[in-house]
Amino acid sequence: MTTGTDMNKPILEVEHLSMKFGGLVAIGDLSFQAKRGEITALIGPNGAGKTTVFNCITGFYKPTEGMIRLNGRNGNEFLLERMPDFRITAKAKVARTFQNIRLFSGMTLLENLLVAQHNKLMRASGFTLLGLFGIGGYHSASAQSIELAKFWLEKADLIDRADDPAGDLPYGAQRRLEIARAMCTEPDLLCLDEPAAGLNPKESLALNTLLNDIKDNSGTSILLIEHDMSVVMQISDHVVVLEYGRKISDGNPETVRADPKVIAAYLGVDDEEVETVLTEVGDEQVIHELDAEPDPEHGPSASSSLMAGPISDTIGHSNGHGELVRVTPGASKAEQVEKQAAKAAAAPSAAPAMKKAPSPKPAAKSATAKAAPAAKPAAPARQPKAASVKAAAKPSDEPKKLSNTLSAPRGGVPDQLTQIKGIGPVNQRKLNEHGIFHFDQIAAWKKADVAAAEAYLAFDGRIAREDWVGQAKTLAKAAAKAAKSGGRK
Ligand SMILES: Nc1ncnc2c1ncn2[C@@H]1O[C@H](COP(=O)(O)OP(=O)(O)OP(=O)(O)O)[C@@H](O)[C@H]1O
Repeated sequence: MTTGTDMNKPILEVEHLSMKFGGLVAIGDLSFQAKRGEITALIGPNGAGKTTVFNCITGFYKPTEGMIRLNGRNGNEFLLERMPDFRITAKAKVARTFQNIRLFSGMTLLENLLVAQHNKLMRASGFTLLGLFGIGGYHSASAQSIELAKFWLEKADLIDRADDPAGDLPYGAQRRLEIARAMCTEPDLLCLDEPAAGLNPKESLALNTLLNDIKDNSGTSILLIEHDMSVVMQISDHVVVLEYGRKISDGNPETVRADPKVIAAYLGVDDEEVETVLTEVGDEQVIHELDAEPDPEHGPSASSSLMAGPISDTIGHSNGHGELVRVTPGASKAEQVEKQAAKAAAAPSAAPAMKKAPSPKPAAKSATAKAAPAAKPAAPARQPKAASVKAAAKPSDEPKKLSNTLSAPRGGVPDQLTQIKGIGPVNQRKLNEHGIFHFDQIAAWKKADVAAAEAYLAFDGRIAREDWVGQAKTLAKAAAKAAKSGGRK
């Protein structure tokens, strides 16, 4: 630890951070900074590595490579990657909340906030029984802790419920209580993992108010992971976008939301997220960017990712050659695959040319207005494209068909495929439409099946990277075991 007094230094500096899990590179050579006194948002599609970054910052994971420097409020400098997690909280003053609420639900709100100050109180007691009985500064520390707890209960608009059990609070209020509890540790950096998840619009608004208050009045800087784009765009000063563990964009919300790389990354996920991005943050400027000719400045660039191909990348297609995929007008992943399949179908070696399905307007193009959410443009536009990929790819030699489809789920009950990390409800529906209903079907996929599914879902390399097959094997085993023990009873 060194000391200095430069308050202009960023609160957090992440340099060349990499985190590998066996062969999987969850974060590859990531560098970014979070400025003091600002709200920095870390966004990206599912599996992009956001939580892993948080886990590295808060000491839950030790990064494989790289440096994480926290420049504390009082001039202290900490290299977090070298510190155990409890010291990161106590010394470096980094607090965090989790995706899943972790309150002491049987304790009152006030008690939850006092427990958070346990370290301070124990120090004041001198770690002795006498201290607890009032010798030394315990009493005044205890009174201060109660005052601090009350202060944050007020800020979180929860003071009226101070004596109620935390478990009795509505969901949105529990989220604010978690943040209040974290603030009772008087952190320099507050890391929030999806604080708006599951909140209704009113609760979202209350959360925004609390976070802005923290930013403006407490001196605590905030780093948050968030999927709710409206929250991100409303309260963030700075947004860092990850895709497959690498940074694809970094800047203020306006810059990031107009960055075609960001749009493309979200287009590669699923229809719901595309729709969210295009309707909540999309505007004429975004549409214009996507309509423009490829721009070498904003378009695809070479990536140093250890894990994922850059957005401009070579992907295999039917004749075995790679072809450069560019972020061009309406270039969703689905559209890229469709174009390649159409090309393959038109090649002279192909069987009698299949009629290409009428190409619908690019999803991004049809999602023109914030004010027209009822149009739900992205989903219907993408659906026929995926179908046309299937149809157009048929005549080629490349196996584009899943080998183990079913016409209906066995026993009429499909498995909940969303248990596989990386499969959301939209992709579950698409898989079901394609005859995949059970974990054991995915567990049995060979390379060709994975390629076919990736083409169908327009997920370039993601199924392998997220190891859906491995995850499905584990889930299939558990399901078989459960069925067996159920049968024995
Ligand atoms: N402990 C772990 N062991 C193995 N792989 C892991 C581990 N933690 C994360 N991963 C993998 O690292 C990648 C990034 O995961 P991470 O949870 O950080 O993504 P994320 O962006 O937070 O996703 P989400 O938005 O779904 O929470 C994923 O492929 C995930 O499966």
